[in-house]
Amino acid sequence: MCDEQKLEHLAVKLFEINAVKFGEFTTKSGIKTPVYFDLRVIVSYPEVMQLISNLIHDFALKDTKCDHLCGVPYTALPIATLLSVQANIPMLMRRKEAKAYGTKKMIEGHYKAGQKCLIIEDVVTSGSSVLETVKDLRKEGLVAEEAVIILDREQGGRQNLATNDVAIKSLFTMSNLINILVEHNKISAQMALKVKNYLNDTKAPAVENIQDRTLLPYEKRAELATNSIAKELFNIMATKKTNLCLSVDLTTTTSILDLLEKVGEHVCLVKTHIDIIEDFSADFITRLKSLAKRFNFLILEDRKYADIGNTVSLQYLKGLYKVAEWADCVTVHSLPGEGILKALNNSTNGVSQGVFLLAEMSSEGNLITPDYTEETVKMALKYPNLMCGFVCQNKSTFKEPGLIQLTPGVQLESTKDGLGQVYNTPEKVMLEKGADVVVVGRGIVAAKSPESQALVYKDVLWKNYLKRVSGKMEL
Ligand SMILES: O=c1ccn([C@@H]2O[C@H](COP(=O)(O)O)[C@@H](O)[C@H]2O)c(=O)[nH]1
Repeated sequence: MCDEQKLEHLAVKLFEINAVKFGEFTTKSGIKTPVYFDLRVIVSYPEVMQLISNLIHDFALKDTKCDHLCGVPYTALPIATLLSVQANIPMLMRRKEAKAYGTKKMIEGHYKAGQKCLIIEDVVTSGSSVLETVKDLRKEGLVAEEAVIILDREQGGRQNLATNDVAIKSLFTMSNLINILVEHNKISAQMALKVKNYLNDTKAPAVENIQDRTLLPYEKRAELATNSIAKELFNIMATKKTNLCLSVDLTTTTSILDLLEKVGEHVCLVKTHIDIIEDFSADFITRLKSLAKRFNFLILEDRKYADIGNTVSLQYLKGLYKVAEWADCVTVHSLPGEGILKALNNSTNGVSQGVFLLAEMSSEGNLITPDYTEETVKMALKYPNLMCGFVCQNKSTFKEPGLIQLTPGVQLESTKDGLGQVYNTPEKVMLEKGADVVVVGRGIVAAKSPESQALVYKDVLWKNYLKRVSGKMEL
């Protein structure tokens, strides 16, 4: 039998075993329907299971490269199992509920972040069941962008999934299943018309958009980072349980070093403006690096380079400060064009270094436009080994989970500073604006007790990070 005949045979079989029924039904999404697909019955018909598995194998797996298969629980599980054995592709199992004890993990099986998982599902109406599985797979850092479905009810699921970057292939659409059943005299032309009218009139509701890097925990994002400094920073955050970056905007070396002695344990990143220091010396750098090692934080020089590539390369490598010798990462404007990134990419001398590109600024009236931000992100994505992430203010600025959103302009109250700086609260930047690492300067540096204030910021930021990754946000 050719594939088309096999499909027709399957359609008829599904009708005969009552897996496709006609009458008055209500779907999981609450929609009334004259046709209902109940694939749970196929476990009683091994030859039908085999037929489905063969068809999916030939139709979808031939030109799909994936590391794992995952059936949407429960109906698609036996099909996914058969396919896994037939195609020799390891399977993953998604739990419906997390275990009450132990790891609480939702995905069972052996996998690594970054691996590709193909989803198998029986029927798609709104796409919400596939999406629940996609969400849990993506939380583990797995790439879940394709699903194979037995029947697409053509009620909006395909579109809902596409908006979440999931493409589906289906053995049948409802229309072609109905046509086959009419041709084989299984249903009347009148019933077929009723179903077609119903399909035209009834669309499933839109589903939530889960394309959200901020739902992934930092340790998973570390595995997805392509720049080694970003990877290290994600891991430091996960281990130290802090995403606080202290901006040490002080002008003497002793004030900076004294402050870091007190707050080093609470921060993941220390941000410097090296050119505001009045008594800069090589010894300061030695002591700064030693604190970074002792307290396990990284150093970001917020130089905001903005010249032609050749000049930036010299500014980075040479001069009084020799930034390349001590800063783990630097900030860079995209304004001069790609040459600035090419220059920095060639200036690292094999040492791990990273760049945060300014895609947005916190200051009132800044001249950055949405187009500039979009082009900045496009430019950055060409340099995956160099890019740590973006200095930006919004979750929608970029979606890559391996990159870091560094957000300045944060204080405990939403205020302004009189010179254009605009502050948002820790809750707002973490839960609404998508910050990963949060920069606080004067909120800590100018406090009566910077040490206790750093702890306050660290705790409120971490509490909100946990809230967003656990999915329990009350927005
Ligand atoms: O858009 C930007 C980019 C960088 N910064 C820098 O962050 C700190 C913020 O200090 P506060 O005292 O917390 O205002 C400062 O070093 C800026 O140069 C920014 O504020 N906005």
